[in-house]
Parts: sequence; structure tokens; C-alpha cells
Amino acid sequence: MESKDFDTYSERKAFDETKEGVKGLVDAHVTEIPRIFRLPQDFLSDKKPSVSSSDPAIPIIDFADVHVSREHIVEKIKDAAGNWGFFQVINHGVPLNVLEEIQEGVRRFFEQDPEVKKAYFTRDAAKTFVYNSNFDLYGSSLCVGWRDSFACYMSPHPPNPEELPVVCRDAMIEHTKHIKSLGVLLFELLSEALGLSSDKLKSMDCMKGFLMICHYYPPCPQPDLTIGTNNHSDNSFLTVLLQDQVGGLQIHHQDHWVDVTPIPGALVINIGDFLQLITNDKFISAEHRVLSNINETRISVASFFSTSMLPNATVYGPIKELLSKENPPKYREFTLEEYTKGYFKKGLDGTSYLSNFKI
Ligand SMILES: O=C(O)CCC(=O)C(=O)O
Ligand SMILES: [Fe+2]
Repeated sequence: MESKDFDTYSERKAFDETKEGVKGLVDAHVTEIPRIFRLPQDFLSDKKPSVSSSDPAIPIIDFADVHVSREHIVEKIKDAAGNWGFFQVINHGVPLNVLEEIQEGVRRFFEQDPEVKKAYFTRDAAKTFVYNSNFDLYGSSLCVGWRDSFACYMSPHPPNPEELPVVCRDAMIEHTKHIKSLGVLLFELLSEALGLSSDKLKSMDCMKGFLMICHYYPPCPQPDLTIGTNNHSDNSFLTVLLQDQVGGLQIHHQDHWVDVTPIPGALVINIGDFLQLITNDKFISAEHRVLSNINETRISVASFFSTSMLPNATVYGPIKELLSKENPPKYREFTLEEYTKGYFKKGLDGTSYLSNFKI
């Protein structure tokens, strides 16, 4: 091991062992970020979106009339999932107070007494409730992200409520209930957008796993030198993301970084790697990242439809009905577990893990 690598490792380990995450550094009033958080020089030279205001923005789809003009909405979803991999939904039916309550619950968790919070700190992914900073801290990411997170599988085996911190317990359970029912509608519309029967994706168990990851991005004294979340695409079929009004999420679209501008009450939906793979690239899993900022704490709640690391023997591959002589399979078969193990080992290093499954 080179001495540079060794330094990096021991600095990451020392940070990990504080169990206080990035929030701990901010509470200690650091004015310079530790070097493990530093991106290679000039990495963020493209930080500001290079699209002008007249360029198309990420599609916004209104679900208010989904029961009367379904075909119209299916068309919009088809365009968004195929060309962007991202869209925002308004009038989605999840009550505003449910969205506010989970954001407050996440804030309460991260801003509570550090000694109480530390009891939940773990690197053992088998634990029900996992709080730490950067799941890929020891992976090959370009730098450690300026954020803390907690994660919990809410399906297929819902946690015993007592295992969830009391400050966010009810909010997590309520949020899951509503996002799962929105998920049913989304998977139906996505199936229809593929020209398949409404229940196709659901019948393939795309909704079996539900992994909730809540992120806390404290303000950063040197936001131009680091990043909140490194470039990546998601290890899921579909992700439903609730972001607050701070901003910082960007997607890579046609060689540009485009802001996912916060809209009050909206949910951000993105296609994950598994859906790109089983649709044989009809839908795309877009690369995205989160920038840091100097002034404000940012909170987001990502709900991944995926069993991720959980044992799951189901074999997936491109959906047969979508294939033809002209459109042969582009990917080999895989299990979600196999995919996730490799994805986690690689970490968020800005490369796509999908290419490993190309035929
Ligand atoms: O915090 C965000 O807005 C995005 C987080 C994200 O991309 C993820 O958890 O996969
Ligand atoms: Fe993501």
C-alpha cells in the first residue's frame, strides 16, 4: 500500500470513529475541510449548469388528472423516462404534512444529542437502522461526501417500530405507506409507457423491496472543494426523492449538468439501473450528484424500490416482450443481490456499474 493511500485510509478511519459524521465537524466549527473531503482539483469547474434558461428543464408531470387523462400522462412519462431518466411529479396525492413530518423527523434525528445519535452508528448493513456517513467511506470514491445518512429497509420485512429512533419513527412509517401507494401508480404508468400490461412491473416484484435513505447535508465552509453526493446512478428499479427547498441536486443530461430545481410539495422520480437493464435501455438511469453549499443544511429522503443487499434469488434480464430481432438483449441476466454487492464495493466513483452487465 502506498503511503498516500495509507494516510487516506487512516484519516477516513479516524473520521469514522468519531461517529459524529460531518455534522460533528460543523459543530466543531472547522473552517477548512479535512483533505479526505477534497475533490481532485478543477473537478467542479462545470459546477454551474451550462444550460440557459430557454433550454428544456427536467419534465414536471401533474398527476391531478391521472384518472381522466391517463394516456396523456403515460406519454409524458414515456418521454421523461426515456430521454431524461428523471421527472418531478406534482399533485401526486401524498399529503404535504406527511412530507413535512419526515423532513422534520430527519432533522430531529441528526440534530439530537450526539451521544444519543451515536448509539445508532454502525457499518453493519445487517442492522435494522443504519446511521453513518458515506456508505462507501472505504471504497474508491473520489472524495468523502459532505453528508451524513441513515438507512432502513421498510419492505419486504417491515422493522419492529421499537427499533426505529423515536424522533423519526412515526414519520418513517407514515412516509413509507404513502410512497408505496404512489409507487403502485408509478409502476403501472411505467408499464403502460412500455406498451405492457399495467401490472407487468409489479408482477416482476419491482416493488418487493423498499429501502429508505435519509440524507443530512450540513453547510460546508469550502463548498467549491468538495461535494455532497458524488456522481452516481441508482441501485434500484425506481427512486422517489423528497428534497427540501435548498437545491444542489443535478443530473447529467446530454453532456451538461442540469439543476433539479426544488418545487414545493413535488417529488422527484428517477429511473434506477435495474429498470434501465430490464427495459433494454428504453428507460435510462441518469447520473446525478448533489453539490454542497456554504449557508444551509439540506435534507433529502430517498426511497429506493429495491431489495438491494437482501437475499433475493430472482433472476432478472431484459423483458422478453420488449425484445425482437432488431432489438436483441443488450444485457445479461443478473440478481439484485449480485448487482448490489458489486455496486457497493465500487462505491460512488462516478462510473456506471451497468456496463459490467453489457453483453
Ligand atoms: O440527496 C439527494 O437529493 C439525492 C440523493 C441520492 O442521489 C441518492 O441517495 O441516491
Ligand atoms: Fe441517487
